[in-house]
Amino acid sequence: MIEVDGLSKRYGGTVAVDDLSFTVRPGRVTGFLGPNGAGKSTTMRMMLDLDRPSGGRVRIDGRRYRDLDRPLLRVGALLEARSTHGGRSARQHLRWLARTNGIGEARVRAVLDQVGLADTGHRRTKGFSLGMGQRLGLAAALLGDPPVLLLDEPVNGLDPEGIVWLRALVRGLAAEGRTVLVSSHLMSEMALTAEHLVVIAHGRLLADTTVDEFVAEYAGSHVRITTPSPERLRAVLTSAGIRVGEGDGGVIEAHGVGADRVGELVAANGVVVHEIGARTASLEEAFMRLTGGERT
Ligand SMILES: Nc1ncnc2c1ncn2[C@@H]1O[C@H](COP(=O)(O)OP(=O)(O)OP(=O)(O)O)[C@@H](O)[C@H]1O
Repeated sequence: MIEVDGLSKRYGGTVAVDDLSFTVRPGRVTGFLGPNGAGKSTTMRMMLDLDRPSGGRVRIDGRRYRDLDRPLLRVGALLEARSTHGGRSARQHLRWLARTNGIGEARVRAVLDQVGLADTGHRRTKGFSLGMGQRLGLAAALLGDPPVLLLDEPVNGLDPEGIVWLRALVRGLAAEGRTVLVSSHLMSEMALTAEHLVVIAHGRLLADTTVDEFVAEYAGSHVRITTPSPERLRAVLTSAGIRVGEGDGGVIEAHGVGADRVGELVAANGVVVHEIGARTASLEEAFMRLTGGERT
C-alpha cells in the first residue's frame, strides 16, 4: 500500500504538487492520470525519495522509502529517465543490480524471460530501441519480486503488441496481490488496464475513484435516437421530464435516461424512430470534462 498525505512540491515559483493525498491499494491496478506537467512524475519521484517534498509525506507499506530495508525487494520502479550503462548488456546490468542488492542469479534469468528479453539479454543496451529499454526497465523493477510497483508511463515506446503484453503483465502483477501504480496520459489505455484511478491536474487531486464511477460521474451516458420527426420526439421526451440535446447529424440525445424508457415512450406516443442506441462516454471524454478540456 502507498499512502500519500498532504504531499507538496515547489520548484522556485512553480507549484508542481499541491497538497496531494490519496492511497494506492494492493490487488488492483491504479492508474495515475493527468495532463502533461500535472505533477505525476514529481509525485512518483517523491515516493522513491528522489525528490524532497516541500510538505507532506509518503508511506510505503507503512514506512518511508529511505527506511526500507533492501528497498529493491520492497518497491520496484520504472521511471521515465533511462539509467543503464550503454556499454553493458541487459543481463550484465541486471546481474550488477542483483548482486548489489543481494538478489540471486536465478531472478535475472526469470525477469529477462518475463519481459521478453531472454534472447537479447546478451546484447549491449546501447543498441536497444525505446521499447526494449522499457522492457529492461521493467525487468529491473521486477528483479526484487517487490510487492509494490511504480511505473511511470510504461507504454512509452512499446509497439501495439508490446502494449497488449504490458497490459496483461501489469494486471497479472496486481492479481497476485501487489500494489501497482501506473502513470499515463493515455486515457484509452488506462480504461483497459486500470480498475482504479487517481486523476490530478496542476498538482491537485481531481478524482480518486474506480474507472466505472469516473466515467459515470464525469462523462454521463445518454441515449441517441434517429427519427424523421425530431420536433415531435423532442416534445414527447421533454414532457416526460427528460433533458434533450442534439448530437451530430441531427441525432437527438436523451440524457439521464435508459434506452428502455426511451423505447417505451416513443412506442406509447407513436413516434417513428429509425435507431435507438445507448452510448457510454469514454474515459477520454470524462477526463476532458473533468480537466476542463486540457489536452494530455
Ligand atoms: N526539476 C524541476 N525543476 C523545476 N520544475 C520542475 C522540475 N520537475 C518538474 N518541474 C515542473 O513541475 C511540474 C510538474 O511536472 P511533472 O514532470 O511532475 O509532471 P507530469 O505530470 O509527470 O508530466 P509529464 O507527463 O509531462 O511528464 C511542471 O510544471 C514541471 O515543469
